[in-house]
Amino acid sequence: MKLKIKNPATGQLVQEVPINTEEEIQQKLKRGHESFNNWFKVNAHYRSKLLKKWSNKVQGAKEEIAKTITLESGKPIQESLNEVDYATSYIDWYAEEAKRIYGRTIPANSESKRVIVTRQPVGLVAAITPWNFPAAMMTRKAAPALAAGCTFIIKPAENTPLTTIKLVQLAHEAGIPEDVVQYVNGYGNEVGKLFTASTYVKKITFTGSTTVGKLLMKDSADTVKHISLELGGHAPLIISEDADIDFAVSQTIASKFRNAGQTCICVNRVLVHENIVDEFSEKLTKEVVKLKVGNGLEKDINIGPIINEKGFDKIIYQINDAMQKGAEVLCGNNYNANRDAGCFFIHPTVLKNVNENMAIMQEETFGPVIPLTTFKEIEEAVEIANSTPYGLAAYFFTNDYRTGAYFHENLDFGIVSWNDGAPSAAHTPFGGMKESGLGREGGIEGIESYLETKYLSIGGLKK
Ligand SMILES: NC(=O)c1ccc[n+]([C@@H]2O[C@H](COP(=O)([O-])OP(=O)(O)OC[C@H]3O[C@@H](n4cnc5c(N)ncnc54)[C@H](O)[C@@H]3O)[C@@H](O)[C@H]2O)c1
Ligand SMILES: N[C@@H](CC=O)C(=O)O
Repeated sequence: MKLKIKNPATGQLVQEVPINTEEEIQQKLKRGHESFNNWFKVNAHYRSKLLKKWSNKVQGAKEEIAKTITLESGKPIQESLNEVDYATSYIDWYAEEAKRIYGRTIPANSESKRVIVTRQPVGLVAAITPWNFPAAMMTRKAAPALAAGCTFIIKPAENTPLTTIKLVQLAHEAGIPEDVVQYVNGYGNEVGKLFTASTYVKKITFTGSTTVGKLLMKDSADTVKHISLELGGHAPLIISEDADIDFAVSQTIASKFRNAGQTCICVNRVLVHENIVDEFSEKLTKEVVKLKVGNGLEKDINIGPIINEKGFDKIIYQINDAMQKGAEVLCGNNYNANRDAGCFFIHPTVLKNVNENMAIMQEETFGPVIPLTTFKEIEEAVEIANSTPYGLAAYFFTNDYRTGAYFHENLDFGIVSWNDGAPSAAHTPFGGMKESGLGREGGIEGIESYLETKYLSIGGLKK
């Protein structure tokens, strides 16, 4: 049995990849578990050096990896090149953090005792990643795991395994042992069950939909695994009356149309103060219509295809639902769908007069659509922003420090971005509140969940 990897822009077959049998997966899990005993004893400086070599190899293969990302995910080639840099930045960051896993001593409550706290890697980590950032979501998990001294096994998304296969191959070429970093290919539900049931796996780290994240959390309960979840989002972007409108327009576009809107932190709802909505929507539409839609390997394309039919149908449903309930189309709402070939393109769309009863204001869109709604008071904007089960990223634009402080303190989101449409970076803690996830990836926080805390109590010492 094989996975057929197709280019979502053309429908052409890129490559076939064998699906691992259950027996092969169990063997790999066993090897990952057994190699842990050697890997975690390797000194942190050496692990750091191997990560740096891996980083160099990834940069050396930058063009090839970027082309693979575009071929299997459809994103424009410049975005794929950016993703390779972004993916490398996680390896670089955790190559350094490997050397900074500190313990501590605690003053004892007796003269004959000493108390020491150390950190140890959790063991074999199993990762499941999505198709939208096949390189960065892999390294954001693998780099801290390996830096901490964990061994690592990954199941990439069924439609984008080629990037992961290349990254794992480069890790081996860099000198990271084959059983320390491994991949398996197969269907999510089948491999997920093997990962969660395995007593060799000590931690599950997942990026993907909230539905699957909840399932993995339930299935991990029987063996009480550590778990990190980076799940769906429904990011609000709020523009106050005093904001710099031109800047807010450029940042809205930067956030919304990254990967054709198929990014977990893409803006999903734009809330504009009622006194500036006409100026903002006019300026926004003028810029949005300039964006070029097409095959990401062609020159100057800004927006590639939608990943698959299910994603396409959901976006079209949300646009139609909004229009039926009174939304006005300012631009877009054109699409090309070739269902036989599996190719789906949606032209960037701006909708005005959107309200809370429309599906687009409640559900993640994962597509190039901007719904605009208005507010009068900042309290009302916060109430709308917080009104979904999601809490990943929120954006606001204001030049008033009091308004900024209010938004910062009252928005229930793990990532709050003030006058900034691009907050993701390896040195920062990325992750969501509420049903958007558990734990943080990146920054000093990103290595924490790969470590156990061990407390040593020494008694019977001379007073
Ligand atoms: N918070 C973040 O950092 C982040 C990043 C990227 C994507 N996402 C979210 O991911 C979603 C889009 O990605 P998707 O459609 O590929 O999500 P998805 O949950 O369908 O798939 C993600 C991964 O999970 C696997 N999977 C599917 N069913 C499974 C099961 N029953 N058990 C175990 N694994 C299973 C898939 O094979 C894939 O590898 C969006 O909701 C998006 O917001 C979140
Ligand atoms: N790659 C995104 C995450 C979700 O899609 C990011 O890190 O910004």
